[in-house]
Amino acid sequence: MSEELATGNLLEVRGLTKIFGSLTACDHIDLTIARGEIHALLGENGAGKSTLVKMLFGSLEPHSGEILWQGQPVRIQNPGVAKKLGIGMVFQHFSLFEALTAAENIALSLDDGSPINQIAAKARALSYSYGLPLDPDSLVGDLSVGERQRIEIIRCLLQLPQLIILDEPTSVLTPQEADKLFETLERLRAEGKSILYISHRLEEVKRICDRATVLRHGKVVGHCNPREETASSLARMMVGSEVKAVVRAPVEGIEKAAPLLEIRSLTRKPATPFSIPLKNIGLTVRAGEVIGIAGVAGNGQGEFFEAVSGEVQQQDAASVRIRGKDAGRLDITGRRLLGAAFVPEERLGHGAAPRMKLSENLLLSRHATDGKAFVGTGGMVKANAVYSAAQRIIEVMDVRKSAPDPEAAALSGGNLQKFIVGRELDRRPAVMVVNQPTWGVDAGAAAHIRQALIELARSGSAVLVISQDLDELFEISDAIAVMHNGELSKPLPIAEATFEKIGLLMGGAEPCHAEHAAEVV
Ligand SMILES: Nc1ncnc2c1ncn2[C@@H]1O[C@H](COP(=O)(O)OP(=O)(O)OP(=O)(O)O)[C@@H](O)[C@H]1O
Repeated sequence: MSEELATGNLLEVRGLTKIFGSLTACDHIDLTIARGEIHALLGENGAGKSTLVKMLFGSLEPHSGEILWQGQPVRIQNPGVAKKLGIGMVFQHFSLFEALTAAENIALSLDDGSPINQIAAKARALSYSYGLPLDPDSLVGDLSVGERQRIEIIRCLLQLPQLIILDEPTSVLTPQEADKLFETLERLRAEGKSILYISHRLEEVKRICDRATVLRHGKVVGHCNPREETASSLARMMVGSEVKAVVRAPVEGIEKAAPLLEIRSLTRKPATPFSIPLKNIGLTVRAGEVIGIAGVAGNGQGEFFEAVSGEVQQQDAASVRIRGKDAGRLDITGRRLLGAAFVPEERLGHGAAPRMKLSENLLLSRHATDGKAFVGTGGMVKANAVYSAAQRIIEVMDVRKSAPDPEAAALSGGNLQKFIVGRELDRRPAVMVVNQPTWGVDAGAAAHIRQALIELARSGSAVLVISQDLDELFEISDAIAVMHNGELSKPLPIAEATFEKIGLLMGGAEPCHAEHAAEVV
């Protein structure tokens, strides 16, 4: 009898180890995945989850250890070998060409010479049959992160894998999109496929996963049935201690506080046929408060962030005002110089240059605002000052890494996010605008970032958070506005907001139908 028949395991990993420099990212990992199970891989940021699955997918070579596929030892030297075996993967950071269509991107990875229209038709049919509708002719550059992920998932499914590895698939999805994905995963499980599922969202792990393996500092520290655990017992297993709850004291008399960020009649024509026009957006964020913006992905949040941050400038200078000054025509540096800080949704490539060290990334984003601290006479960079500032951020945000000043790309996703948010918080900006602050961040670090944003506001700054995570928005916001189809509702004070009201606005209900969305601010 083959070992697979004897054990029922599709995949078995024995003593798998990966070393980066002085860091053992995966330390003698043992793991089994049965056919037809959804197996969660849990662990705090930097625990070694991505490293482990990259070895299973052939993107990283193990230092030592053994992988058995259907009972047979295998060497997975590259992703091509993994795909041939029947292992598919959807990465945390997407690998799509923005200037190509969804179908062209899929064709590149299938590499089987099929005509593009045939691939497009297949992708469309598969996407609809799995409840993840996709327009294969759309340009990737025009799509939201959630829509891009859908391409990755369909591309993976087209290769008919037996094992599908999903690295934090829901961190960029709306609750509705996530529900759809869960239905898809349950269907795949019913078809006998196995899924290795990495997520920091413990409620969803409890909901869909059959078993879980927990990693800490590169080692397996436990296995469990997530359904028999609570979200906090899972978090404790991952982090090794209790996760602190976020505290948000109510603010008093906010209407008298200084308006630090004002957005007036902000209108933007669609830059491409696929982007969302912004329609007459008005919003005031005052000193001391956190305003949250909820919304289904692709309703203009990206376009709004670009317009507010200065990545795209407006004709009307008064459409964005920062600390009382017209900023609509200023670029991102001009707006930073007025005291604003911005954290974009995408951390690699946008929030940080992957091949630059953390200290270089710090200099890149803050050389203008912190010129005195970081640049000396004659334009000489004060390397020591930049290095110590980077180290300070690393320490405050508890960024885990394998070298003192690594390249951004060498950090785990969550740790890079902690660094980017920390880099902006460190300036104590008067206005902070963050798009998806805790995407891919573990429970402990997410609580840390959320608390830091609240404290920044309470110390007198205006904080605007765009997030698809409604729990997060309810935890940190003093008021929540909803972006739908390029329009922004009036912010609803948190005392009056409910999931139902916000959900209705997200679905496009008129504010008066979503229960008098309140005359506030
Ligand atoms: N290419 C690399 N070079 C050097 N160190 C690396 C590299 N890739 C990962 N590491 C380090 O290995 C450790 C494990 O990282 P990994 O990405 O596997 O963590 P993770 O559990 O997936 O975290 P997250 O939840 O944040 O995605 C981290 O300390 C990271 O800095």
